[in-house]
Amino acid sequence: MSANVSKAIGVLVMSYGTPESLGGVEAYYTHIRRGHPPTAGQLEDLTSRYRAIVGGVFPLRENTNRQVAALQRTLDELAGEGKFVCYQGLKHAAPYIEDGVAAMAASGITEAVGIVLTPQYSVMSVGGYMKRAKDEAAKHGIALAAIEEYHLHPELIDALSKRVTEGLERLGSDEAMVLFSAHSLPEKILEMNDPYPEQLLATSRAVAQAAGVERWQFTWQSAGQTGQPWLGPDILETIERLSQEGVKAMLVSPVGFVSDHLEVLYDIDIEAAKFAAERGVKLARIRMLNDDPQYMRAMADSVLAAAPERAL
Ligand SMILES: CC1=C(CCC(=O)O)c2cc3nc(cc4[nH]c(cc5[nH]c(cc1n2)c(C)c5CCC(=O)O)c(CCC(=O)O)c4C)C(CCC(=O)O)=C3C
Ligand SMILES: [Fe+2]
Repeated sequence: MSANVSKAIGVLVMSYGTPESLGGVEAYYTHIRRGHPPTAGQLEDLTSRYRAIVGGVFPLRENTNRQVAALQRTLDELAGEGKFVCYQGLKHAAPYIEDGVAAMAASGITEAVGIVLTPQYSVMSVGGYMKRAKDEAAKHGIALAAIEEYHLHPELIDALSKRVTEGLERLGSDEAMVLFSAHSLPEKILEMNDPYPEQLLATSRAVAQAAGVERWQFTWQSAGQTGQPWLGPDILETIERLSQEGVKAMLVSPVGFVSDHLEVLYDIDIEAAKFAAERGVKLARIRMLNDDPQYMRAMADSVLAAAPERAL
């Protein structure tokens, strides 16, 4: 690698990861389950959900690649070319978080910033990504600054609020209920005073206010089946209850996710949409951020704020 790169600040952009192919679902699922292979039934269930959303490339892989490339361009524009170099690091697929850090080290990078492609902090989500990144960085003598959250960044809120406004126009109902949603987590995070639920509510409140929305609720989605209780109410329960109260139109606004992927394209667009249709409810979803320029500016700005002085 060139000497230029070694003077640059590394940006480790972390995301959940997705399989490479349908044949790779088992290895991916085994990694999520910390090395325990899924049963045949669990594997078939997950594979069939991916089959329903995948047309060739797995959408999350494409979207993460685009986001990393777009963040690189945005940092080049804001800070000048060559100041920051982005690397990808995934939680459950290659290139793993450790691979991204090792690639930085191989380029001679000694200072880095870590950011995750989700705006709110939980010890079980962002905390887990950052622990792995920091452990690996320490092995290579890289100083890594962690961006723990950016859930109230004005560019993020503005980008989401425009999507809510556009989604409501598409629904064409004056009485629509906006359902902000995010991935559920095991209830035990509450005992740890985890900021995740509060940060999700804060994002939702800010977006509702910016979009001038009064009718909104927050609900969880995509809970796992682990035997232990997960945070609720689940989105299907929420749709059921609201439909009984006479709500006929709902706009799902997933604010804990930033990409089109399984939890959006299957859990909302297929599962929740069918559930709503069966109850005579018109359901729409906001467009996801993906590589939206305002989202990129929110992240680039967070990177600049966390970067060492010499970068600025
Ligand atoms: C908080 C959170 C986020 C948001 C923050 C972030 O983005 O990090 C998130 C995102 C995602 N979760 C994803 C996929 C999966 N998550 C699973 C399982 C789990 N998720 C959990 C939490 C989260 N997950 C947890 C606590 C589990 C239980 C197992 C464990 O303790 O780890 C399972 C197993 C089967 C199932 O339960 O369905 C799958 C397939 C994909 C990729 C989709 C694609 O490939 O398109 C994405 C973006
Ligand atoms: Fe997940």
